[in-house]
Amino acid sequence: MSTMAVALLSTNPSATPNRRSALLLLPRRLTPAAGFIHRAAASASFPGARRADWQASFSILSSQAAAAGGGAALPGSSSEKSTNDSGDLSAAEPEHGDSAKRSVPEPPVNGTMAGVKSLVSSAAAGGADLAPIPNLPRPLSIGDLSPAPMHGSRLRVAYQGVPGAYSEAAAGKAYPNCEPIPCDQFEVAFQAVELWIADRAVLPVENSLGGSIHRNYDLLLRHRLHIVGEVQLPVHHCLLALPGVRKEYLTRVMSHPQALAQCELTLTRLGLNVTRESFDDTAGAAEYIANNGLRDTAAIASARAAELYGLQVLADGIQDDSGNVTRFVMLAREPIIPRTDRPFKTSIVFAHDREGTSVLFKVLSAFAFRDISLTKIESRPHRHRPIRLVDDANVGTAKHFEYMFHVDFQASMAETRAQNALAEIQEFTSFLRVLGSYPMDMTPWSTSTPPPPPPSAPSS
Ligand SMILES: O=C(O)C(=O)C[C@]1(C(=O)O)C=C[C@@H](O)C=C1
Repeated sequence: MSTMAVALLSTNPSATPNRRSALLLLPRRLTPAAGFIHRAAASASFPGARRADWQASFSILSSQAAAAGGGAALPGSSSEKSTNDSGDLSAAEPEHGDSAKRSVPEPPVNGTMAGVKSLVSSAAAGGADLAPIPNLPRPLSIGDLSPAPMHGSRLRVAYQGVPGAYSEAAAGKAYPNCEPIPCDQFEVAFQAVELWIADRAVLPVENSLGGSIHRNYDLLLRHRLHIVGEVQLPVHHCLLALPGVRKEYLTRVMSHPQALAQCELTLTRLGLNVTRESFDDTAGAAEYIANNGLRDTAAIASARAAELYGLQVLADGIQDDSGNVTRFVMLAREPIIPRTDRPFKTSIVFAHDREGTSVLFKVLSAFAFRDISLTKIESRPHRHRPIRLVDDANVGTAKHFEYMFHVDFQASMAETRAQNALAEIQEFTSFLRVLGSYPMDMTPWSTSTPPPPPPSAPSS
């Protein structure tokens, strides 16, 4: 793969006007990140004891991580171009440009430098008289070759939101027993993995009622993480308010915009005369209502959020469709090796710059001719070339929008038919990147939200 250009991204904190007290514990032994993680401030106004439990053990990474400069490759940057020029696909190829990876201290020989030093000083003192040399270094063993864990043995999984968010439950479904790491924005979750603060990220990409979460499609392209899996989470919403509040008192409902969209019809059917207000995540809205004692406001969030923040459930199962499901992708710094012994999906993104040659039709045909089913197609504006002007002397100037096309197809990159399809597609696209080839979520269908991962041990 070509050398990756690393660009700094800055995140505007004002983009999250609703996020209060972002509240953070320092992950143990992660000094490089210390500059953008803050210690949690206990909220005296919190109604339930459970909050203290998770406050002691969870941290939320804030958008200030962005200001510290996470590495990200921008589409259209020199790295993307050289990838195109060389026709290099990123599938199943290890990442080489992870600067954070380089900053991980190398394990000293023998676990300590002392053995090496004593050997050197003994030789310098002319100690060639066969006297036993104390502290001889022992030979390297296989265990010395794997880097020391940066933290406890649990996989650290970044998600967007606060405890009680659906994304936390998705992290637990994707990686049972993981240590969930709350982040205040999607961008921060990407950077947490890039900076080795987290091992994986689990982020929503689409919902059966609300549609695609476009921000994450754009971030997948800006960053260099690989999709290594997917999980589908049934989303079961509740209407939550402070104890004693009745539906008739409500003037406002707050939640994540996706959750508001997923409950739109039911809110009307319940006869609520309320304004809708967006919040960064569902559980954050519940926390805000609890912390501020808002008796005229309800949140749309999970039953677990009600428990965590001491709210009552005014209505249960208020999503407009009982089969409401959100699909999340699992992201890692390295791709997984694609296999053929179980159903795999592959996600690609491409762009083309030719006019009038039915490129999109040709791309889709490359899959159809090989009997490869597409499971998703999404177009996003091409941020570096949003509009193409076509002058016609007789009728004026046509302004065509330019797009990046995201396609998921049902095959593994280990299959020849998938490799051939991509080789063909490469011939008529100007840009092509494999975001990941990964096992499909084949878990049995259920309509209830699974429990979140177990709480992490309190940080020392
Ligand atoms: O706000 C949350 O609880 C989330 O996890 C985010 C999110 C989303 O982004 O779509 C996840 C699942 C639900 O579809 C609603 C909201």
